[in-house]
Amino acid sequence: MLEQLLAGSLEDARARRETRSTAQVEAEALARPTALDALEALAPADHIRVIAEVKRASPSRGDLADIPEPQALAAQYESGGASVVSVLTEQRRFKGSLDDLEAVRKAVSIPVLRKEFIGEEYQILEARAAGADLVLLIVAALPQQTLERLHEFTLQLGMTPLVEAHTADEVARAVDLGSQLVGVNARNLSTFELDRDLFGRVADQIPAGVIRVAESAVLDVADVVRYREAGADAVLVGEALVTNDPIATLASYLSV
Ligand SMILES: O=C(O)c1ccccc1NCC(=O)[C@H](O)[C@H](O)COP(=O)(O)O
Repeated sequence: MLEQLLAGSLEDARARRETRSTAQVEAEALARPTALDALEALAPADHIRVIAEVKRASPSRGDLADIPEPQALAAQYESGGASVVSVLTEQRRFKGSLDDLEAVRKAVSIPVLRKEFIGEEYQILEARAAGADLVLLIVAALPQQTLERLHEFTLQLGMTPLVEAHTADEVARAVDLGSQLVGVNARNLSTFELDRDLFGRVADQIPAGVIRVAESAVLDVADVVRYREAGADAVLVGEALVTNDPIATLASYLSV
């Protein structure tokens, strides 16, 4: 499944490149104001940080919410205290787009993450050109050399890579990379199975000073408490925020 998702995202990127060349997107990316400092926004605090996701649908859960105005939802996330907004731009299974990302960028002043299956530089340039401050790099989807190359490319653009792992070995690869922002996804992206205890088992592998993000499987405040007690600096939450009142839900998380 992860291979299929990456292949689909790359195919869509290649189709867009037919009408928007790399040089053109690069020029737009470089013309953008400097990216916002995501590491500062997610720095450890006396409450857990929240990366709030704009997520219409997913392969594991089908349709979640229509979200006709992603910018309005993102503005609610910001006023509710989220530290970063994540925008799923994958179009085939998540029903997202770069237009969503651009609309969100215009509506909020906190950092914005492009959540996509990224395998080449063009997609990172697109992210910056649309105003993203962070991109997701999934360890399981990339050979280490490619991961290193894309990590470096992201940093050169002044952006922050969120390096996502799902096993102890993948966490080790993220740490080897020198990543300052490591996400541990409870969801196996190939089988969709959720391993709620994974974060607690691998958190100690992430060195002090590196920001630890627990991703997926937050359905209520008890899940946030569990991640916090296991050492998470931040949680990345999609479904629970798009299917409930985002402001009240965020308030309950931020009390942890
Ligand atoms: O959400 C899925 O079904 C999914 C399937 C395959 C690859 C990625 C997938 N989701 C991306 C994410 O990592 C989540 O959107 C994110 O962590 C938020 O998860 P949740 O709070 O459980 O919606």
